[in-house]
Amino acid sequence: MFKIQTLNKISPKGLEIFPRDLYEVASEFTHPDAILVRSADMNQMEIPPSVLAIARAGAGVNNIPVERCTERGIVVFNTPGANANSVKELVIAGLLIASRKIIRAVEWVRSIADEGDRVSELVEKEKSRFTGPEIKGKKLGVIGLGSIGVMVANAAVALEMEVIGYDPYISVEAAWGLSSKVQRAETLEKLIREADYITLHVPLNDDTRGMLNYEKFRMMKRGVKILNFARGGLVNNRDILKAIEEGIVDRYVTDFPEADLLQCENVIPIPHLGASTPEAEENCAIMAVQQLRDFLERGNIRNSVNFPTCQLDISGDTRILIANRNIPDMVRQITGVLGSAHINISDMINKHKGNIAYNIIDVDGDIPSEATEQLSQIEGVIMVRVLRPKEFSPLDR
Ligand SMILES: NC(=O)C1=CN([C@@H]2O[C@H](COP(=O)(O)OP(=O)(O)OC[C@H]3O[C@@H](n4cnc5c(N)ncnc54)[C@H](O)[C@@H]3O)[C@@H](O)[C@H]2O)C=CC1
Ligand SMILES: O=C(O)C(=O)COP(=O)(O)O
Repeated sequence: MFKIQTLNKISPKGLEIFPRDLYEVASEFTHPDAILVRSADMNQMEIPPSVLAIARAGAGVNNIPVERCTERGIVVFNTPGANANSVKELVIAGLLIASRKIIRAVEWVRSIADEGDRVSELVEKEKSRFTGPEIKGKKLGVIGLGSIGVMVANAAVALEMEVIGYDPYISVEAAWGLSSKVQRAETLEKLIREADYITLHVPLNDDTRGMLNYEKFRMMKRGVKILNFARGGLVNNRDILKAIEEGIVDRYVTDFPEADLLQCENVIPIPHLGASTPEAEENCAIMAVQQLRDFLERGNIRNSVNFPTCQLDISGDTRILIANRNIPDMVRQITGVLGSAHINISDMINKHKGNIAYNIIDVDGDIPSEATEQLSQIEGVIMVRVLRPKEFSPLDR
């Protein structure tokens, strides 16, 4: 039985894909085989040695100690694009609430509940306090043109905004999906200087942490509105509060509120609702569970953030999975051990990503435990696992 530990609530639509005769799913396990997580912070967590994989039902993996996992041969998955539409829709709402004073206006209307018959009259008298501009014709700067950024950019084009995008690492697939009306910013500075609205859609990492700071705010148009549905750490809170005080930033809509932001009227805090739709929760859970099953039962890897994509149709009786450092002479040493043990390889694949390489080796017959032991002892080998895939039923059940 595989033991799957869940660190957050995961949609039952995903969990039900685990066959009951093969998997146990619970929030507490001493020796889980894999972990399913959403936003729970695992950075300080002691990850048990039994863990083979971690699946993030979502996009951002800054809550997972990815480097530490790689060193231990733990495969970390995410679910690219599975919650992108949900975030896109909230970003569009964010554009509108940053522009029209909807939230303040609603709060004010509630505050006159005791005025009885005068409510209608007061509404007409006071509504001019809450006017705000249309977004049509304004310029939106999209930083990061991945799954979410592309959808946001295209939706803004459909709303007749002018859109400028910045992403020096844009994928070919994302570029194909982007409206030809989106202008390309060669530099972040160009986007920042021109935009009336700026929306962030990049991952939080050492390169992007604090990417919007006072130096950048100083370059922006006065009255710019900033939307952050990516991660709090991308914006320097102290600097944006200063930029608001100086009238540079008019509104900051953030899905990642922190205490220091909450006293400021121009900050619109949302409790991390970007991916909180039933559709996104289901899509992410289903994708995460399918990827975990394919890895645990077959050793195949899809959508890992730290391991290469590596898939092989089953051709032998036994499947050996090996993760090793991406250094010379590994394949010779691995096949050497199998050759010496008179084990016939029926098929194999070797792929790498950065410093890590991953091998799927299908062999005829069994593999003696001494050979497995010898494989583990090759210098540079991080993980060895042996599977008998034909014992598992088809993955689509
Ligand atoms: N508010 C919420 O609930 C959610 C927030 N997110 C956040 O949004 C982020 C983006 O999500 P996706 O679009 O699905 O990810 P993605 O991986 O499809 O796109 C990220 C894009 O950022 C680009 N990028 C990376 N570094 C950059 C840099 N320095 N400057 C400009 N572009 C850069 C990449 O090339 C890529 O195209 C996630 O990493 C996560 O932090 C994602 C889903 C839900
Ligand atoms: O997918 C992401 O990166 C998100 O931020 C969504 O987080 P959540 O799964 O809603 O806790």
